[in-house]
Amino acid sequence: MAHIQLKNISKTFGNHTALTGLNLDIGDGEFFVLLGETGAGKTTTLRMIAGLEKPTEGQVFIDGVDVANWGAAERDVALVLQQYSLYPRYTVRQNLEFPLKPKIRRLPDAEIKDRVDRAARTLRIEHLLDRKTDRLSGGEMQRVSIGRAIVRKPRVFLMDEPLSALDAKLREALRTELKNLQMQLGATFLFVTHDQIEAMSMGDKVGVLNHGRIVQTGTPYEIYNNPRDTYVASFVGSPPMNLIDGKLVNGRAVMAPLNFELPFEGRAKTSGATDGRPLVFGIRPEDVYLESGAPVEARVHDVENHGVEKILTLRVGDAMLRATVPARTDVEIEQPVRFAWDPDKVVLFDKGSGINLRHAG
Ligand SMILES: Nc1ncnc2c1ncn2[C@@H]1O[C@H](COP(=O)(O)OP(=O)(O)OP(=O)(O)O)[C@@H](O)[C@H]1O
Repeated sequence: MAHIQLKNISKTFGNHTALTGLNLDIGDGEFFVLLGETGAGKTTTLRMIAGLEKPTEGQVFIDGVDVANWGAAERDVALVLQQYSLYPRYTVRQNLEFPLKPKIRRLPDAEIKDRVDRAARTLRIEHLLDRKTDRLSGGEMQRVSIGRAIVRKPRVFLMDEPLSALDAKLREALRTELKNLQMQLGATFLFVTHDQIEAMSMGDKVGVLNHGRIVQTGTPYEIYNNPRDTYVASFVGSPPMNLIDGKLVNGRAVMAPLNFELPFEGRAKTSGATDGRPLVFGIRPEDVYLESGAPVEARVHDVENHGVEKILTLRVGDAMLRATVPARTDVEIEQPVRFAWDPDKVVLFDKGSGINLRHAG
């Protein structure tokens, strides 16, 4: 187990900046998910912790020790990748044994057998131990890759999109299994993904990375309910948060096209109540509901049936917003409906910077 800290890390490749002023604190035994779109800098961050890449600036600490001069082998971390790094002509057992048979410091045979058997039991691949790895399914191969990490008993597991090559159903099953595995091992996991559902369902903590900067770190609950800016608000959540322009008028946040207003007081960290200040209202689709006596009328622009619920796109003048409603809601396209939302759930952002006003005035 290990506590990982990244302090003020920057990384440039030639004249391209991949990471800027990155700070991360990953607690001992925590399941931390780094979430970001393609090119955000997730793999670069992992490789820096693994010792495969040197930061241009800043420091990496493992258990309080600056590991700048430690090679990858000394760091005692295991990396699991999206591509299964298995030896195809060998059996599963041989693949699991390899990491335990380095030329120097080879473990005793009995210890190797014990570790391999335990890992196979944990991952439920005992029945595959004698099979060649080129005759496994994708899910089985990924289990073996994870097994190759487990047998080493590393201090840290670094996982780079290990589930993205699998089909949706298997991905869902392995999400739960990985989470259980982490709890069982009590190990520190840093899991990288571009999939917000994966991040929210697995992480004790989630760090959102955008263009090489950490935008927000928090529990999935904090990230979802109190996004730091409009980027996080629209990246996390499916469908994403509705973002609608408004402005400050006489101490009230006013959304003109939807004829809605709220007192500004108490919704921002500092008052900053300059009249006319442009704002963005954020409302989660599940906080919007249809109600016959509600003040605003809209047309149903689109209906998506998702089984347990429907996602409606509502049109009011030029503004569109999404509403997640129970599946039994009987509506048709172009039907007029009236809707409302829970004012307590509204999040206000500064239009210029995109920052949530609860985080910064
Ligand atoms: N060795 C390298 N040389 C030059 N540029 C690089 C190198 N490695 C990464 N980059 C660039 O740094 C940025 C971050 O890359 P990185 O692979 O860390 O992103 P990522 O978030 O893991 O993306 P993906 O989800 O697509 O794997 C990208 O713009 C990438 O092109």
